[in-house]
Formats: sequence, structure tokens, C-alpha cells
Amino acid sequence: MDATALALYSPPAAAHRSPARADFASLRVRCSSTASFRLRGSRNPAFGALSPGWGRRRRGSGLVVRAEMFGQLTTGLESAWNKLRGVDVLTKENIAEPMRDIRRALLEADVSLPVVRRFVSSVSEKALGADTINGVRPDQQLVKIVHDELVQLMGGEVSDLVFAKSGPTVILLAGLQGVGKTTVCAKLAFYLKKLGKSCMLVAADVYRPAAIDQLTILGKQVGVPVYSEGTEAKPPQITKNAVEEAKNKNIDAIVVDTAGRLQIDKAMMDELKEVKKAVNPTEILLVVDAMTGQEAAALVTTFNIEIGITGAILTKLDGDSRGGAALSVKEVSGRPIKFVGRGERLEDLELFYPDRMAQRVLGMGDVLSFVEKAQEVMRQEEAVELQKKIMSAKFDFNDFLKQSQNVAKMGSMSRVIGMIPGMNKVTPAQIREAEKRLAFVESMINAMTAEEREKPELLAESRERRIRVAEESGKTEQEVSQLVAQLFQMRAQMQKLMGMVQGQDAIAGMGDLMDSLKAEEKAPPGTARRKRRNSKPMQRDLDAVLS
Ligand SMILES: Nc1nc2c(ncn2[C@@H]2O[C@H](COP(=O)(O)OP(=O)(O)OP(=O)(O)O)[C@@H](O)[C@H]2O)c(=O)[nH]1
Repeated sequence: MDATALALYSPPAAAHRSPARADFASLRVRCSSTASFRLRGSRNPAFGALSPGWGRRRRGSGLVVRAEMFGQLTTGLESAWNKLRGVDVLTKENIAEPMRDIRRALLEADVSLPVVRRFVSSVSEKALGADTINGVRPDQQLVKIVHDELVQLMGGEVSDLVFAKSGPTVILLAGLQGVGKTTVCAKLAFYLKKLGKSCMLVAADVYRPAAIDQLTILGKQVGVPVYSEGTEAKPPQITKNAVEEAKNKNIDAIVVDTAGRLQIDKAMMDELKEVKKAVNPTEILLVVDAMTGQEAAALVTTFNIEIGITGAILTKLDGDSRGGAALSVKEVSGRPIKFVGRGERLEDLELFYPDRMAQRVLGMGDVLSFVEKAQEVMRQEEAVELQKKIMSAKFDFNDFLKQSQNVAKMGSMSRVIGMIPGMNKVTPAQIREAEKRLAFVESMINAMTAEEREKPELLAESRERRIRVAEESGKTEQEVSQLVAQLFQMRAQMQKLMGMVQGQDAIAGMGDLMDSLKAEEKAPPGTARRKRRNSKPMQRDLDAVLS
């Protein structure tokens, strides 16, 4: 085994030795929580480590303890928001204490120190650079910033299962003993069936006969076939034969259960490498126990370096009040969490959604949606402001330039245009073209004098001025003429669009220029004198403005 990989993962003295066990004493137990796990019959020693007498009650024949998922972390973060109550704006001084709380909460959640450092520094930076949003309190704003950073920390996007383009999809599961691998096999088969895919389980854990029996029982429960060659054959050969069987029977996906060891060892890695070589799996997923926190993230890193995995499955999240593994795996290992196990039932496996997980961590869904709405309102207010300026008859080249820059700052012209009533029919191609055009026109506006920018009529009426702007900006006279015409068209069309043209000719100076552009082949712009009213439909007018 690679020395670096081994160094990254220092195996626990015994399987399941986990910081979670020590922390269980401080685990907040809430009977109202939806998360539950059973003590009796559970094979997870961490569950057995619960000391009798706290947070437990009888329900039917089983002893049920309810622990809130991420409860400890949620409580830790709560104190950060509370410290900001009553402040008007986020400052370096007033965020110092909440940042310490966030740092402490994450460390207690068993997130590794480098990850915590990066997280806190990024949150501080964003908090200090955040614009104030009307009606949103600074503590609510911080909740949103932490939420967004948590989403990023956990990988941002959901990472779904990948399916083979041809032939059966092979999903190879690896993991230490007792992490829930065999259970995950059945849960995955159930998930695949729900997707409408046919599936077969493959018993490649040949060292523990009970594992084959367990898989056979689970297969029956789900209603999928289980491929087994007993305990004599070698896992790579079993898997290869299973792929052939799946091909023959037209089965969409196979899920391979491999042997779990008490700790990471060379034999385990070598066997996985051989299986990988034999069948080239579509997915190699490492099953890790959420309650092992940082250890889970280190394991994913080690397996990735050693074997090259495609992702992780985090089990027993229902019993994890800390959340360290969910928060660290992607950041530490570079590999995404694809699924999480949240109970012992077949349906307790779900895709890992970073945003939903972040919401669970914070437990403040209402605050998050409130801040999101307020941000949207703010964007709309900016759009209204932009709209007013465009509609104003005084809209000049200074406004034009300022708005161009604002649009660039806001990221996308499409969003702004989409917010102006009646404008949502603008096509993406038009928008892309408009965005390109912004850079182009900026150079021409920069070559105008302050007076020309304020009074575009000067340019419309004077060919000399247009030639000068063209020369200084490196564009043609025709391009400058078109830009001036567009400004006037924009004034007029926006006013018309909003029903604000009240009979008067709002296009002062425009007629000359339009005619001169039309007659540009015959005569230079600005020489014709015929006035014209533009009566094209809205979309065509907009095309003209954008073109
Ligand atoms: N609460 C809870 N229990 C789980 C979850 N996943 C698995 N378990 C339980 O954990 C125990 C171990 O699961 P197994 O699937 O047998 O684990 P394994 O990794 O296959 O173990 P070996 O075959 O010994 O390597 C069982 O009691 C499962 O019911 C989960 O998401 N939540």
C-alpha cells in the first residue's frame, strides 16, 4: 500500500472506535426529532456504547433513542447568530465573536482544522463584503452566507449515480466491516428498482459465509436476484462471471458486495484493485460510517488514492448529531458523497443534496427563504432603477455606460432584461449578442466628450463629431452613427413599451440620424432631413436596439 495513503489514514485500534462514542455522552436527545435508531439488535457498537439512563424510552418491544441529526452542530451555530442580534451592519469587530462560535461548532462537529480554517475565513470575507439587503437583519444575512458556504463545502451540486453507456452498470461497494455495506447493497437495489432499472446483487465477500446469507435474504426482501459462487471462488472471478450473467439476462445494473475488514490493510486494497481490473466498474463507492467524523473523510481520501473511487456513501447519518463526515468528505478527499443512509429500512437511502443538508445543519429553512426573497427583491429594485433610467428622456451616454457596467457587475444581462415586464421573450442568443456589444460600445462612449455624452443630440447633428469619436475609438463612422441611433431608439422604444409616449416626439434629433443611416450609401449620416415615426412591433424594435 502506498505510504502516503497509509499515512493519511491511521486505523483505529478497533473497528468502530470513533470520536462519536466519546461524544455520545453529550449528544442532545430530542424526543420530537424524526431521526431514530434502535439499540436492540443493532450491530453497531457505537449504538451499544450509549450509556443506559439517558434519552431513551421504550416503544413496543424495541428500545428507541431519538437523536437529532446534526443537532449538536445546529446548537453550536445558533450561538453565533444570537451574538449578532441588535447589530445594524456586519463589521470586522462584531463578527469576531460569532466567527469563533462557528469555528468551535465545526471543530466540535469533528471537521478537520484546515477545513474549518478555510471555511471560517471564507465566511468572514463574504460577511464583510456583503451588501446590506433591505429588511434583512445582519444575523439572518450571516445564516445565509454560512448556508451557501456549507453547500459549497459539501460539493455544491448533487452527484448522481453514473450508468454505463452499454452493458450492465457495475457498482462496486467497498468499506470497513460493520459500516453498513451489505445493507447499502439492498438499499441501492431498491433505489435502482424505483428508477425502473433491473438489478442483481453479487456476493463477493467470501470470507464471512454469513455475509452471503445476509445478502441472499436482503435480495429476497427487495425482490432482486443474488449472484453467488459460495466461499471458494475468488472475488475478481465471481464479479467477472456476474457481469457475464447480467449481460446474458439483460440486467441493467449489478451491485457488488465486497469483504469488509476491521481496518484498512494491504490484502483488502489488493483484492479491490483486482476486482476493479477484472470488471472496470462504472462506480466504485466507499461506504463510510457518518459517526466516525474526520476518520470517514480520511478513509475516503485513502481509498481514492489507493484504488481510485468515484464517490462515497455515508451511512448512519440518522445517529450523527455532529455532521463532521458529511461536511468534510468532499473537501478533504475531492470525492463526492453520492448517497446517505438515514436508517435501517430499505427506503432509508437517499441521494446526497448539499443544499438540503446545509438546511438541515442550520435548521432555519424559513430564514433562508426569507433572505433569498429579500435578495430577489433587491435585484428587482435594481432592475426597476435601471428601467427608470432607460425610460427617462434624459437617458444619455453616461447612463448608458453606467448601466452597461452595472449589468456586467450583476453578472448577466439576461437576468436584468428578464425582470423588465414584457422583456422575457428576448432570446438567449440576442442577450449574448447584447453582452458582446456592451464592450464594443464602451470604447466609443469613452471617446466622447462629457458634453456629447450628456447631449447625444450633438452627435446626431454633427458628422464631424461622429468622425472624431470614430477615429479616437478605432471604430468606423458608421458604427458611431449606429450607436447614437440606438441610444435614441432605446429612449423611444422603452417609453413606448411602458405606454409612456404621450403624443410628443421623444426622439429629438433622431430623424436626421435614422435617415442618414438609411441613406449612408448615397450621403453621409446627418445630411437627410426627413422625420420618421417608428411603428415596428416591440420585438422587432428590440432587435434593432440589440443588433
Ligand atoms: N441507524 C442506521 N443503521 C444502519 C444504517 N446502515 C446500516 N445500519 C446498520 O448497521 C449494521 C451493520 O450493517 P451491515 O450492512 O451488516 O454492515 P456491513 O458493512 O455489511 O458489515 P460486514 O458485512 O460485517 O462488513 C446493521 O445493523 C444495519 O442495520 C443506517 O443508515 N442507519
